[in-house]
Amino acid sequence: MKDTDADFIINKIGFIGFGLIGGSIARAIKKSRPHTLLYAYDHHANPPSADFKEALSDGVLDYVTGNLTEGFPDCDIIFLCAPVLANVSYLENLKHIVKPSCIITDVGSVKDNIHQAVTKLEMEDVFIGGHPMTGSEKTGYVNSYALLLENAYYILTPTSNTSADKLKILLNLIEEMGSIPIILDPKEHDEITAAISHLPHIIAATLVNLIRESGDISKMMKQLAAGGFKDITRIASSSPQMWQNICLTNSKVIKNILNRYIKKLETAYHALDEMDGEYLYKMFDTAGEFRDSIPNKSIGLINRIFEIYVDIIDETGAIASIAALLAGNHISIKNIGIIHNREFEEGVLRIEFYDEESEEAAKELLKRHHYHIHER
Ligand SMILES: NC(=O)C1=CN([C@@H]2O[C@H](COP(=O)(O)OP(=O)(O)OC[C@H]3O[C@@H](n4cnc5c(N)ncnc54)[C@H](O)[C@@H]3O)[C@@H](O)[C@H]2O)C=CC1
Ligand SMILES: O=C(O)C(=O)Cc1ccc(O)cc1
Repeated sequence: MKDTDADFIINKIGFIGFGLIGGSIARAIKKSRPHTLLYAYDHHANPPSADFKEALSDGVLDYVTGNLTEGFPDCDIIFLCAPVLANVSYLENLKHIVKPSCIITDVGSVKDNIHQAVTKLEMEDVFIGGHPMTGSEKTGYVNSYALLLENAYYILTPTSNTSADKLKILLNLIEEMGSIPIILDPKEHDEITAAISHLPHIIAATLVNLIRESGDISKMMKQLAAGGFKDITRIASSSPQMWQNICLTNSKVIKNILNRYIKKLETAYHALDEMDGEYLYKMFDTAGEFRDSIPNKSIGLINRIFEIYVDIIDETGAIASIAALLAGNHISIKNIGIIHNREFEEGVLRIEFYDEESEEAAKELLKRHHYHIHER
């Protein structure tokens, strides 16, 4: 534990909303501050959900309550980790409960909406907006893990009344989790995330629905859609409630960027109509060049997947040998399975890891053991 003011002050932290992100933050905090008490509010307290029972037995949470007046009044920090509209709905209640020194922060993917509510409720001195730029299409405490926050950018959006002390406490805590804090204005945040996260989620969902609704041929399309199509539409498997809430709260900004995107599609349509080979070539060429210049190493808003593809011989125990080799070298596997598609005619083993370090270590190790890795 680092010797900072923040260590001294933070005795108790509360969570409202305890799924993938709340659970991952709690796990990271419990790791670096085992003595800080972690409380969570269960909005379905009767009967308590399995996730909360598991978090208590894991030792990640110390207390779960169905009543915000229990434990939350003396929380030093409260994380709002529910879908964005639900987060906003708790502010008014919390205003009458929390102590003045409390920091209420959220993890929501939209920032202007909650800041507007905070201003209306005159809660600018207790609230600091937050958004960890990491996550996945998975939901729930069961999929949470402390490393999710590691090396991820974590945006903070202080208000005009945020004190330097409160900001420092939250910055320290975020750094302790292994994240990299960045301070942004809420509107600026929403512009950026609309383009690089909200629009891509809409594109992925509509593209998948296009295939789903393609009549008789959609069955065959589905069968052949492994590989590239599945890669670029992974995020279509994200939580529908979470994305509905994001779209409803950032609709104006998303509409602007969606409009620009529709124009791009129309131009592509026109180029096809006109058989404009020069335009089509340039479209793919400029996009490829720009995409290749996006850094590979850092974690972005849409998560990089740390995966490798390894040729294996089709015999019993082939997967087990690789799994044992990795485990024996302390490399944790997130997911493992055989892929059959046109790209890999013979069938290939796909192994997914939690971080880049494990991916690189696994590549080295398997190459040393004469496995063939597909460079992609
Ligand atoms: N999933 C992701 O990759 C990321 C999500 N976020 C933001 O984090 C927040 C949480 O998302 P996840 O943890 O991914 O979702 P999740 O679905 O895993 O967890 C959300 C939790 O909130 C609870 N919840 C729903 N309505 C509630 C209510 N009215 N009161 C209290 N709890 C309620 C659910 O039971 C669930 O346990 C969202 O605001 C989202 O925009 C931010 C960064 C990444
Ligand atoms: O699955 C992915 O890669 C994501 O896009 C995760 C994600 C979802 C919402 C956010 O606000 C930030 C990150």
